Amino acid sequence: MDQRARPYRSVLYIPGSKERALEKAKTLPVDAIIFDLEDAVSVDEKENARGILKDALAAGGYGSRMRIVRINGLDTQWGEADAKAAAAMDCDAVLLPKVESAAQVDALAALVGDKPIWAMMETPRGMLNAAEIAAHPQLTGFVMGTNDLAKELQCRFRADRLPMLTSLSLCLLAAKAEGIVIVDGVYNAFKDTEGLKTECDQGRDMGMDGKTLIHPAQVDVANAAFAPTDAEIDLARRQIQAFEETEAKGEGVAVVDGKIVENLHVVTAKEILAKADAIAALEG
Ligand SMILES: CC(C)(COP(=O)(O)OP(=O)(O)OC[C@H]1O[C@@H](n2cnc3c(N)ncnc32)[C@H](O)[C@@H]1OP(=O)(O)O)[C@@H](O)C(=O)NCCC(=O)NCCSC(=O)C[C@H](O)C(=O)O
Ligand SMILES: [Mg+2]
Repeated sequence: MDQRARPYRSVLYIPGSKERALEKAKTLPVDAIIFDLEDAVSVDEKENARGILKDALAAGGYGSRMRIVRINGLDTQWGEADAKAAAAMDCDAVLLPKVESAAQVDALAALVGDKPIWAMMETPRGMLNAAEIAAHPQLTGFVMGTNDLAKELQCRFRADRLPMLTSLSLCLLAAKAEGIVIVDGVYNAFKDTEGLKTECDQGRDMGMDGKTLIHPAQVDVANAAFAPTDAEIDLARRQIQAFEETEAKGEGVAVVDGKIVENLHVVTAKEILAKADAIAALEG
């Protein structure tokens, strides 16, 4: 499936060393999985996790879920071996943490051949260089790393995420300018469904494609938040129909529910229907 056309509502992290979680993920209705070799894996488990993950991916069973492998940074003692191992794994993309420049993406590209590369956006310098990172020809997705970002910004976690909005917006601008995927950071309090829903809604309203998750209990909330609602689908259909009728009369502006509909709104309406179809195809 074309990477931009597929849904990314729920993107679940799984520690690469946790065999039980690797198995469990095969049963979860997630759109994508990040198999983690970085922060979720202890130093003692790093080498072991690489082998466990390679075998798990080779065994298959992840269906149409997109499989992304997060390696350790290339400035760490594990990064290069992770990258070479990930290049040979049965996965769809390699995710590089703490990316701060296009040159770092180049360095990874030299190790992983033509595998698509995703970037963790989670440092102040990364935010400032988001445009050049997004423009790298092998880069197809951004993942917001809001825990590292909060650490680096020395900001507080707030329900409205005010201290992070500039960073989120810079990455959104860069991602949208290049037409790559962008998924939001994790919500740490994995038992707090209401808080998660609020943060998902905020990310969706800003233009995020989906949310990264840390626990199976978060999946349904993200899937619902990032899917078009029945009302949105109904409105999109009516907008397209009304505009076609208006166009047939030689006019350029229709009115639906008291609001104007022009060609650009029809583009959005068609995107909503395409996303709904893609979700239905994935779930079907
Ligand atoms: C947070 C956890 C440590 C909780 O684990 P646990 O206590 O085992 O949870 P449960 O007992 O409730 O688990 C119930 C079942 O679900 C499975 N499970 C749990 N988590 C996952 C998962 N992530 N993927 C798949 N399956 C999972 C358990 O195995 C149980 O299964 P079963 O027994 O068969 O019923 C744990 O959830 C966890 O480790 N989560 C992932 C943490 C992680 O990946 N962190 C790194 C990413 S966050 C980050 O680094 C972001 C970024 O870089 C930044 O800077 O922000
Ligand atoms: Mg991080």
